[in-house]
Amino acid sequence: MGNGIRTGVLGSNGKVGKAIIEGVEAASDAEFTVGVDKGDSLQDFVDSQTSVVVDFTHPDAVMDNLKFLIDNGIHAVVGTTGFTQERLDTVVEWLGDDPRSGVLIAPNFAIGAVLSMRFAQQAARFFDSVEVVELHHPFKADAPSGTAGRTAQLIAAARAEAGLGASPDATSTGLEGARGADVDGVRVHSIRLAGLVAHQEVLFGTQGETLTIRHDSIDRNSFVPGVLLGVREIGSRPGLTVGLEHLMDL
Ligand SMILES: NC(=O)C1=CN([C@@H]2O[C@H](COP(=O)(O)OP(=O)(O)OC[C@H]3O[C@@H](n4cnc5c(N)ncnc54)[C@H](OP(=O)(O)O)[C@@H]3O)[C@@H](O)[C@H]2O)C=CC1
Ligand SMILES: O=C(O)C1=N[C@H](C(=O)O)C[C@H](O)C1
Repeated sequence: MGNGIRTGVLGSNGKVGKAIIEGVEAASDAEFTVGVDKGDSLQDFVDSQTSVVVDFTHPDAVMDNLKFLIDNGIHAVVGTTGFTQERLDTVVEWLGDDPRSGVLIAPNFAIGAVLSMRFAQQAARFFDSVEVVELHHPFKADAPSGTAGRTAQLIAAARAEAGLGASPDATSTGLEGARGADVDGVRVHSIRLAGLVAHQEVLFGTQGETLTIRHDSIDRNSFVPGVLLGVREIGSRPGLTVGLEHLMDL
């Protein structure tokens, strides 16, 4: 057994899971133990003395995975989407008052995406209007993306704190869906297009000017540095951490 952080991957045959395995194998301070995909046994993580498991599976699967990892005192770095407040509360309940595991759940592990969310949060109070457009590959399980949902929540909270009302919008008729989804009062539009990976634009507008904050993941290896940061840090952060920004001193 080597000296690196013993790291396993859930969703190991998936698009992101494969990139994470490559990243862990290339890291000098981490050691890949085992990959588990649909139909495989989670017990493999216990048998291989895995310390941290990275989960990129599916919103329908991730809660059962987390329950197993927490019950077995294994740390978790989770990129899988679908985390409502109710789900986060359940994870906190499972962790208990004296948690043995650290769990990091982040809607986006790309460093630029985390920064763009923070920039959008900072800009929000200066603009009358805001809309979020997220653009992804057509095999994505969910819409809107976890990143877009979180971005909209952060913007909505910043606008409320600044005393801003709703973005101006005189639309009264039209096809259902034409104005996108409403996330805490912020319109979010989801594009699914062959050839894309993961992209997001936040569009702000006010008198005589607009501001667009855009992030592009052009390769799934963009998620690797953030995941490795999580793998390195999560062992010293028992309990639940939501968002990579907490590990980036933002
Ligand atoms: N936070 C972030 O930075 C990012 C998050 N994501 C999120 O990660 C998730 C996965 O994305 P992606 O890799 O593109 O998806 P994929 O469908 O390519 O990969 C998911 C893999 O997980 C497998 N799987 C499904 N259920 C289980 C289970 N119970 N146990 C083990 N493995 C399982 C799937 O198997 P099968 O195909 O047979 O169902 C598949 O091999 C999504 O929720 C996505 O939104 C993606 C990119 C970045
Ligand atoms: O499914 C994806 O691909 C991605 N999912 C995450 C999300 O829903 O925000 C992160 C990134 O956008 C890629």
